[in-house]
Amino acid sequence: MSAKSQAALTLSKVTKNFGLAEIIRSVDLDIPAGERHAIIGPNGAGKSTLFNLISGAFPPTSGEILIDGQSVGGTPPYQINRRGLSRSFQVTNIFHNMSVYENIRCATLWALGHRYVFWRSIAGLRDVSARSEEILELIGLAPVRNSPAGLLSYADQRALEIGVTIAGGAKVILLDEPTAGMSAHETERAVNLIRKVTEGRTLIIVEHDMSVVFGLADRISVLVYGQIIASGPPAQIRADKKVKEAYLGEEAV
Ligand SMILES: Nc1ncnc2c1ncn2[C@@H]1O[C@H](COP(=O)(O)OP(=O)(O)OP(=O)(O)O)[C@@H](O)[C@H]1O
Repeated sequence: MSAKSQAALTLSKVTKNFGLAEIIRSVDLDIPAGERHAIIGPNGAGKSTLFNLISGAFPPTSGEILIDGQSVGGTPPYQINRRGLSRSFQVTNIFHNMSVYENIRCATLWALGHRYVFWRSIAGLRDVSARSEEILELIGLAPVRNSPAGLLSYADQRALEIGVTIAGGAKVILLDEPTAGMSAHETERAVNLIRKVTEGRTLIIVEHDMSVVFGLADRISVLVYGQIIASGPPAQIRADKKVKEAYLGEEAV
């Protein structure tokens, strides 16, 4: 590794306005490859907007977003996905009438599809099948592979969603509130799954559950009114006076 390894994701003076409202205000963020990074902040701070900017759903008003050192400003989401960034959504984004296996296979086909001309490539189809099986095992849904996704429990649907998100082998994974609406037991299972599937990748997670954030993240950034007021390892964020005042509250930390 070089002395200064390149960030997997860089935001440089990123701003987003909706009309006259400045929602994201000059955000700078450097996330090294392999880091698990959480973005926290009060309701309406701009976390989802930041995700939408990173994944290409909205173009920034100004500033620059780089994946692996290459600018992706104004690039549509599917091309950002091809550059190795994949995101999940707050609401599950799976095909309910398709089986668990078909959901994973579909995501894998999309991801690997650009490397092969499928109808001519046996090797391509073998790759897709092998990769789909691997993901199914990894997310622990092999026993329910033939069930329609719509019949799974909510927690299993979220696990499937994570499987779909990582199916393409993206190096940067964005997860938007992956444990929202889960019981304590389901949350623990989800955290273990996230830890496992993001091993060796870069994770950026937006999450309200502080046990998830502090248990999972190598570093945390705190967004308040569209600005990052603190960024650092969990212990540093826990001790940060500004963070306590602005967001977490004395008892929460
Ligand atoms: N497309 C849009 N047009 C106009 N305003 C928007 C749009 N999207 C978000 N906003 C505004 O931007 C602000 C930040 O919203 P955002 O959803 O990014 O916050 P958040 O931190 O994700 O909140 P939460 O924790 O409640 O999900 C809010 O005031 C919201 O009303």
